[in-house]
Formats: sequence, structure tokens, C-alpha cells
Amino acid sequence: MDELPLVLVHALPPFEISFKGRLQSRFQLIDSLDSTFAPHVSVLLCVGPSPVSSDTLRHLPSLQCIVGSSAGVDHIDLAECRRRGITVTNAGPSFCEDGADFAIGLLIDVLRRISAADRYVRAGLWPMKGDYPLGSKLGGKRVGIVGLGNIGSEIAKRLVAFGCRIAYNSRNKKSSVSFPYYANICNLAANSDILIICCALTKETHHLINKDVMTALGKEGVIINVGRGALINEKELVQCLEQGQIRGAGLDVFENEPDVPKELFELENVVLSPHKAIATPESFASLQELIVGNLEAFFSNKPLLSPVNLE
Ligand SMILES: O=CC(=O)O
Repeated sequence: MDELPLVLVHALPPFEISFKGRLQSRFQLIDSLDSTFAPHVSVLLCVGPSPVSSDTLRHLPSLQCIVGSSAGVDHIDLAECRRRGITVTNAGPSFCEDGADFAIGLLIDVLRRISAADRYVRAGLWPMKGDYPLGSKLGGKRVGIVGLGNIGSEIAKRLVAFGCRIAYNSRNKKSSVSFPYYANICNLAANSDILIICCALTKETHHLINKDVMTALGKEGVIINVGRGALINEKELVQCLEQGQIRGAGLDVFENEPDVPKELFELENVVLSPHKAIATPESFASLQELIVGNLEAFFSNKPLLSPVNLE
């Protein structure tokens, strides 16, 4: 029998891949950089956000492709990949519908105060304090989407159906959509009631959402983050929320996960979630197909299914 193609699985901390059996029927999986096979490995399967530093890459002189399993690839040294001509794939379309649904869920929760109202009822406050304060309607709101990629586009689709007005910021204006484009994030904020953050975390987007952006968004403004925590200056976000400089936030991601600033626990205008926006059994099943598809495409010299643009 021909030898199976080698795939190094990079999972830190070590992690049981649920579809290992399926992968093992097609590929020879190696699970350590120290393996004698490592110098010959051409593909690295990167599980979750396991960091792939230039040091990791140094152990893999024959590497040509990193098959990723997440939407964001900020844990991979992309500059080094670019320099060495290593291609990178991500979760592509696998996570976009569930990620978008979750962003809308957080948004409706913040606007209509669903989680806060749930706490109110459970605490027995309804009979004592009476009616809960009104939340506000989603339809008709101006929503600025920061990052109109796979997830952002699905968010836009859903919000159009809710009757919202969409505008966006991204690296470049997209010819495929007619939504107003703002190259300047403060201008987008000043013309939005809501900002939804779902762009890639890079050197350029680190702390993209700072106090100036929140001030431009204004006191009635809401921020939803399903991208990465460090896209927002978290200290400034906490201050703006505490001081009522914005109205509320729905946050699935944080700067130092799993640590969440304690101040947020006290705020009724914030909905918190433990970085689970994209995660459903369905999205993981779709991801498994994509991973196998990317590995098979690589080993048969076909185009990868979800390459990341490293330019
Ligand atoms: O946050 C999750 C992902 O990037 O897949």
C-alpha cells in the first residue's frame, strides 16, 4: 500500500480531534514538532487558536501549507508565512452563518435587554418593582459593520431582512455590494447607531475601536464584538460603558480570554459570552468537511477551498 501523506497536527494544549479516525484513514498524522518526520512535513493542521510562531515554523523547513480550523488566523505568524511562501487556509464559510446568527442574537439581547430582563424576573423583582424598562427596536437602525468578510456579509444579509440600514468599513471598498463604504472608522461610527465588529485582528486593526470611535458612535450607540477582543481597547470600552458614553455592548470575545474585566459583570447594559459565537455541532461538521477538502486539495495539487489572502 502507498504511504499516506504526512500531516502534522498542531494543537496546544494537546486536544483530541473528534474526527481523528476519519483523518487517519487518509493521512499519517504526526502530533509533535519533535518527531523525526517534522523536517519532511509539508502540511500543518492547526487546531483552534494554537499559536504558530516563527519559532514553530523554523522546525518545519519543508512546510508549504497550514490548514487552519478557525475563522481568524491572528495566532499564525502570517508575515513569516508570506515570506516563506506558505499558504494558509481558515474556516472559510463554515462558521459564517452561526457567527452571524450569534451577532444578531447579542444585538437583540442588548437592544431589548433580554438577559437583563431574565435576571430581573428570576430575582423576583417583577412583583416588587413593576414593569421592566423598555428596550428599543432593531428595525430601522443604522448598523456599521466593521469587516465585511464571510461573517460580516451574513450579518448584513440578516440585518437587511430586519429593515436596518447597513454601512461598512473594511480594508478595501467592495465592488460586489452597494452599502455605503467608510474608509474612516470614526466616520462610520458617527453615521451608525450600532457597530458590529467582525474583522480580522492584525497590527493595523489592533485597538481599532478606541475612545474616539466610541465617542463618535455616541451615547445611544451599541457595540457588538464577535471578532477578537483586541480589536477594541477594552479599558476604554469599560470606561465608556460605565460612564454612559455608549449605551451598551454585546461581547463574545475579550482581550485576555478567559479573563473578562470584572467591571463588566456589574453592568446591566452588557451581554457577555465565552467566545462561542461560531460554535455549533453543525458548524463543526461543516468545518470537518472543509479541513478534509483542503488537505485533499493540497495533496492532489488542486486549488485550496478556503485560502487566506496574505497580501
Ligand atoms: O473565533 C473563532 C474563530 O476565529 O474561528
